[in-house]
Amino acid sequence: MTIFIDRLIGAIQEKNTPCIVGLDPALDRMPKSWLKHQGITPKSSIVERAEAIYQYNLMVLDAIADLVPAVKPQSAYYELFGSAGIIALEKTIMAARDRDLLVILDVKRGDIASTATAYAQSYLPSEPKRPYAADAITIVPYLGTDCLDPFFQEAIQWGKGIFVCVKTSNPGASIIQEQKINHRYLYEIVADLIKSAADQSIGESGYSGIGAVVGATYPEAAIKLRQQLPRSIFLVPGVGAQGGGNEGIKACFNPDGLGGVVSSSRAIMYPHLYGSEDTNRDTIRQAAIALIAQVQDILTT
Ligand SMILES: O=c1ccn([C@@H]2O[C@H](COP(=O)(O)O)[C@@H](O)[C@H]2O)c(=O)[nH]1
Repeated sequence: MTIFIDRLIGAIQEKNTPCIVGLDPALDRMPKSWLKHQGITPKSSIVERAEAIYQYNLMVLDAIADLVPAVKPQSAYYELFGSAGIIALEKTIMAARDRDLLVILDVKRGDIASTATAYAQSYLPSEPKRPYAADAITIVPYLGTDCLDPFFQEAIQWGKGIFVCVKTSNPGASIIQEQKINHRYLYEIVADLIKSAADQSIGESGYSGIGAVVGATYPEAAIKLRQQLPRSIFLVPGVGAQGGGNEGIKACFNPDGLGGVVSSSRAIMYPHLYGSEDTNRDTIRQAAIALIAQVQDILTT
């Protein structure tokens, strides 16, 4: 069995980019013309809306599948539609897999040990073909070590990945994550909790799938965390719509040009909201190509 981190690093090298595309399908961001074409009106049922978000994802997947190593569906956009949304998420995960894309499911789970194990088994099951099965998930760390360990154990046992929210991209994160305890930031203390599991699960690629979410919006934090967790893979959100800059992206990577995956959702999925005249398969592809070129430039200069 090739474990998640080695498949991810392999796919990054094969596609020659660490950029990934977030799948955050929101009907109110989709072009009106596209919704009309799908027959979506204010009277459409939940099932019809959920099917529309899946169809939109297919357009995005077809535009970007040969360009990037992975996609990151954000669970909230699917949960919004109840069971129909979960079916849309399952179908999206299967469609991504059919296109040889790795799937990082952004669900930000966290709970006491027994429940954490159940969450891990739900999203990272041993059977690779289960519809809801992702290759990696995001988790929140604030229930402490007995919350983190079951996720780590399940992920290591089945060759999956975990991204712990260490320094998130949002502006309000600082009020918690930059609290100082004994002269250290809370995010550094959270990173300590990851290190041992990361060090024990380094794959043939030299990296560990026990990783961290580190926003591109906080370059100074990223520099510290890169040093603290040199072998962990970082999931780097905050580019594109959130305005994270080149410095923040670069800081998440090692000198070997590896160590992170840079994720962008809205700026890729909805180019008409970010300066493009239209949103369609071609403009989505162009948006992904522009991000790939930007990141390539950052990592090679
Ligand atoms: O620190 C974090 C962790 C997760 N996210 C998620 O990533 C995407 C970002 O969307 P953009 O459109 O690229 O801004 C979204 O699903 C967030 O929930 C994050 O932004 N920051």
